[in-house]
Amino acid sequence: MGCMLIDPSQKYKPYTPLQLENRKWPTCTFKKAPIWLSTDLRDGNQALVNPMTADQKLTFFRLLVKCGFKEIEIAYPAASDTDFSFVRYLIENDEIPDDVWIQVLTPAREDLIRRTFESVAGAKHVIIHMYNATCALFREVVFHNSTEQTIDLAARHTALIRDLSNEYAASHGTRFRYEYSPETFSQTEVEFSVAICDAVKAAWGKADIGDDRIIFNLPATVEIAPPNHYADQIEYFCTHISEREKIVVSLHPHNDRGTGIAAAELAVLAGADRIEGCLFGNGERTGNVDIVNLALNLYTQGIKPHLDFSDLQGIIEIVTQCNDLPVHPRHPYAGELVFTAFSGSHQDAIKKGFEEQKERHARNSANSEPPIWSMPYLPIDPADLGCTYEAVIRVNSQSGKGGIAYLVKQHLLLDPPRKMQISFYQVIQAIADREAREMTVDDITTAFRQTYHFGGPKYEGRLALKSFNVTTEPSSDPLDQDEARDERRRFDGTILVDGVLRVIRGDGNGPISALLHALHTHLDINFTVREYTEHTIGDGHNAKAASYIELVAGTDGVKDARNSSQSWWGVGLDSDITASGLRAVLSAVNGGIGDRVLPELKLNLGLDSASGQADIADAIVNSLGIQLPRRLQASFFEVVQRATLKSDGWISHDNLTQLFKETYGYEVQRSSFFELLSFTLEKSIDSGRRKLALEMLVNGEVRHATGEGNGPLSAAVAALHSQIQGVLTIREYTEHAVGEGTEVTAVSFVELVYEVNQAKKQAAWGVGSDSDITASGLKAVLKAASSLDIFGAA
Ligand SMILES: CC(=O)SCCNC(=O)CCNC(=O)[C@H](O)C(C)(C)COP(=O)(O)OP(=O)(O)OC[C@H]1O[C@@H](n2cnc3c(N)ncnc32)[C@H](O)[C@@H]1OP(=O)(O)O
Ligand SMILES: CC(C)C(=O)C(=O)O
Repeated sequence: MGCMLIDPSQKYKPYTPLQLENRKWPTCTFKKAPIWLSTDLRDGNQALVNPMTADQKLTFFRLLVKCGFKEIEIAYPAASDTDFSFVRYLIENDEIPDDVWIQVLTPAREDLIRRTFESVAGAKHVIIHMYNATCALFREVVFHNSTEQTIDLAARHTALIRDLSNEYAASHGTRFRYEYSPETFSQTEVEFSVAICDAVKAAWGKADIGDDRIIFNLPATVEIAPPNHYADQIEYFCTHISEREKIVVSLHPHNDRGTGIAAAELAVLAGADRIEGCLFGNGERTGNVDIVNLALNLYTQGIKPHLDFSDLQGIIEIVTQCNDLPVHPRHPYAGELVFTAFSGSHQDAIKKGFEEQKERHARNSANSEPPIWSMPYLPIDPADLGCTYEAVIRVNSQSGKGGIAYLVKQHLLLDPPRKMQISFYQVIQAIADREAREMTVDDITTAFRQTYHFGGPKYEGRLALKSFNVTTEPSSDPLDQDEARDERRRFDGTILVDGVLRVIRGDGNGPISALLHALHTHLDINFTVREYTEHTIGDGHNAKAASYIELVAGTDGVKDARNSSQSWWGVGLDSDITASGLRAVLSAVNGGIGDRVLPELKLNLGLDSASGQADIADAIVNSLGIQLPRRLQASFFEVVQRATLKSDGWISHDNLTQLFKETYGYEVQRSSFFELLSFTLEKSIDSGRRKLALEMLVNGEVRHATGEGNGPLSAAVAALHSQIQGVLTIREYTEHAVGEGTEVTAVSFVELVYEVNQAKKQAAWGVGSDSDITASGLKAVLKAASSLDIFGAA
């Protein structure tokens, strides 16, 4: 347990502000990026628990080059063999691009300076960086030096560096620049900093303009004052140092007060040209200033930073592997959570922002204007840094409808109306509260699918649309006989109800009210529409209609129903707009009926009650001796339902048998559209394929057709293709024998699918019988084809 003082002034002294007349920096603005120097491999590295290995330093160096750094402090070569060898490795293995200056640090000690020069022998471009601390505390406590001795230490060793650089330039052709750091600059009397730098410049004797400028690096070795004070010091230095044009004023801020970024930015406004720092702010104690942060601050002001952080995630991975230090989740620009909005009002604003920006950018593009980024809560486009928008909006119990709707739109392409968003938000809220955790995109989309039974058979509810037909009928209302006569719609459809296919029929002003009427009539499900909207998704051939419907319980007084507090939303998606709306109705109905028991199918065979699919199939076995394949049973069951709609589900055994024969062309005297007269079948010796020559009646006219296939039926389909447009395929074929001995006949069941011009597929069954099994199969094919709406057959 510490002991914080009641009066800290008894222990800590405030900084002494500079009396700077007419300071200019407060009104300056950013114009261009400073020169960047990465000191990750020196200041960053020296502050690690485990300094980087040679391999890690190499990986990091390559990363810095890739990011675009042109000045990189690679080592303190005299510190260790690892650092020395690393410098040698880069030089000897040609790792340093010609446009990159390497920088090496040395203290003002002759042996260490000489060793430093040995390390860089043969490099093309080198900045020798020498430092000695200059503030009173260091002069007195660490070096025991007067101000004169401190200046002498710096100037003497600068002269040595001048001589050695001349020598190495001559022997190795190296271009040298010189950087001097009055370490602890921000704690040093500013007049003394200027004096020592003037003395160093004189000792160097080679400072000139352009590339020959001497670099004075002015570190906030320890940040002990607010950033405005550092800016004052820099402005003072810039305006008092001699031959300013021959100097690069460099900053080296640390972050002890947490204001390293602010200090660097204000000091740039105050006249600095260059900044030394580390990626993500690694470095001694609280770290060096973060160059990623600084560069992206400029970028978001529209200023080119000359550093490339477009794969920020990849950079983070390398840096964290090398430094063994994590990047904080809330680190500016780089943290895992910085582009994430959990809270509802933020999400809502971002969602609206994206929508508005999309339209604005379309206008900008039309007017040849730049697509300026302007987004609530997001100062930078995450995509610029290689982040996806998915990460932007994340949902937990603090989130609202806007964020959830944003994710539904992103991932399911659906844009539900506001009231439905509110309704779905309550679903997610309940889950988030119950499970006390973040809701992932998967959680949200799955909840959406489950709630609205949306997204294919896996999410089907108790009721699902299988097929339908909507027809238009003139109004029977006698009052409706003028020219504005209303048309009525009839819905005829098959829906799956609790696993049983049921055929229902209803009438209404439109398809939706006709379906609701059918549901009311056949299933005692009574709902009324309160709201309906739709929008398209995609365009051209792939366009789909998304429909959203709100249903309320239907009562006799529709007005009351519309005011009902309880409602159920549904969504439908289909390439056909009518189907989309009908699906939306069933989606909402599924929510509305819950697990309420629905009336059983009213189908009575003979005098029995409640006949099902198996009873109907048994009746056909009894009357005709034939066993229907399973899918034909289901299909015929629908036919029976449709045929008995008017008789309230009642049908006699005889009528049932007749209905079967008529529907599938089985043992009927009447000719069907395609009728088999004769055929010949050959088997090719070479290919083993069958060649079929058909003589048939097509709509009463004798025609001949030939076809080839693997078997007689596929050959028959090929022969039919010469008579029709579109494509026929056999979906199912089975057969069995009826009778015994010489009386035996074959019964064949064929289901054909027909498709023309990518229009909706039709399917139909045909049943044929003959003592010859091939003839039986061919008859079944032609009967099935006769039931299809074949285009171009006549
Ligand atoms: C603020 C900064 O980040 S500055 C850079 C700091 N980085 C490092 O120190 C990492 C590399 N350093 C090292 O490996 C070692 O310190 C070495 C090899 C440079 C020197 O090691 P040693 O000779 O053992 O000295 P030591 O580490 O104890 O350094 C302190 C000595 O250097 C002197 N010294 C410190 N800084 C400087 C300087 N800039 N110029 C000249 N002498 C200096 C001190 O006064 C002290 O001298 P003394 O022994 O006469 O009292
Ligand atoms: C050597 C100097 C520039 C330094 O690292 C510091 O003062 O932090």
